Amino acid sequence: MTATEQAGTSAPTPVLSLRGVSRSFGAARALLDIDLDVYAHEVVAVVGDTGAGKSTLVGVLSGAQQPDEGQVLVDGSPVALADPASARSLGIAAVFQDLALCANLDVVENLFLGQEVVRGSLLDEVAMEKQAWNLLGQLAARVPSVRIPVAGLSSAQRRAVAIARSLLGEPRVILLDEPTASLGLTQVAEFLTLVERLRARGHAVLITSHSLSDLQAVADRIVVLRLGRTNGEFRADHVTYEDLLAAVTGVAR
Ligand SMILES: Nc1ncnc2c1ncn2[C@@H]1O[C@H](COP(=O)(O)OP(=O)(O)OP(=O)(O)O)[C@@H](O)[C@H]1O
Repeated sequence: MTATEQAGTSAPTPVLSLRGVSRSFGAARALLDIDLDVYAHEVVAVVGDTGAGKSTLVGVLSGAQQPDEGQVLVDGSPVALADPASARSLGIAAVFQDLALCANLDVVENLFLGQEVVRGSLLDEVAMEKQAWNLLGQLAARVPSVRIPVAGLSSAQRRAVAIARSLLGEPRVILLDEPTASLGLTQVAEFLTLVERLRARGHAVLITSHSLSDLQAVADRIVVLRLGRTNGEFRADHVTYEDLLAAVTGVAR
């Protein structure tokens, strides 16, 4: 039971929050006084131009980077994300642009690398294959076989494998950094279906993107970063492309 439920109120507690987070690199202010909330069953898109602070934000939320000021909260309580392992242990998984897959290994080997299922002293290949198909099926991801090297898969299929791998630890929050950057139009559509599946599974999903239009179809909320600051927060079904563009570029409408 969360603290909020114990207090007898019905307002949900965000799974993941930032309060007053700042992070600089020398004179470059990558993030400045950022507040952010992400709830279960919600997709939040963080959009912004080059250098807006999106990667730094994912770095802080995933434990890869530490804020200079401010707090990260999980279920409303401050946490220290000293490294990615601490973030993962708190239920925060991140999938970065490079996907970190081994091209020569097959789908099952990539999914279970370092977390193989064993039976006695042997790998339980049948159980791993079954779980691989199950996870990919839950994401509506179509791959010809789970026994082909990931080098033979499309960009969208490889991304689905990387996301499926992140689900093995049953994370509550999934961070996707620029997931649509290398995808064609059809593949973006497949990816959006996958994100809908993540939301339906109850995950809190945060996606960063340069593209204003890709994520509007699937996001519940859109947060705009500009020069390290929050420059607008919108309900995706209420905002126009022009309003988003104005917030991204800082040009008044
Ligand atoms: N390791 C670093 N060293 C120095 N400056 C950095 C570093 N990482 C980020 N920055 C600076 O912080 C600011 C925010 O960068 P960040 O990469 O977070 O933005 P972004 O929105 O992800 O941009 P892009 O879309 O180009 O990846 C930029 O001014 C960038 O130059």
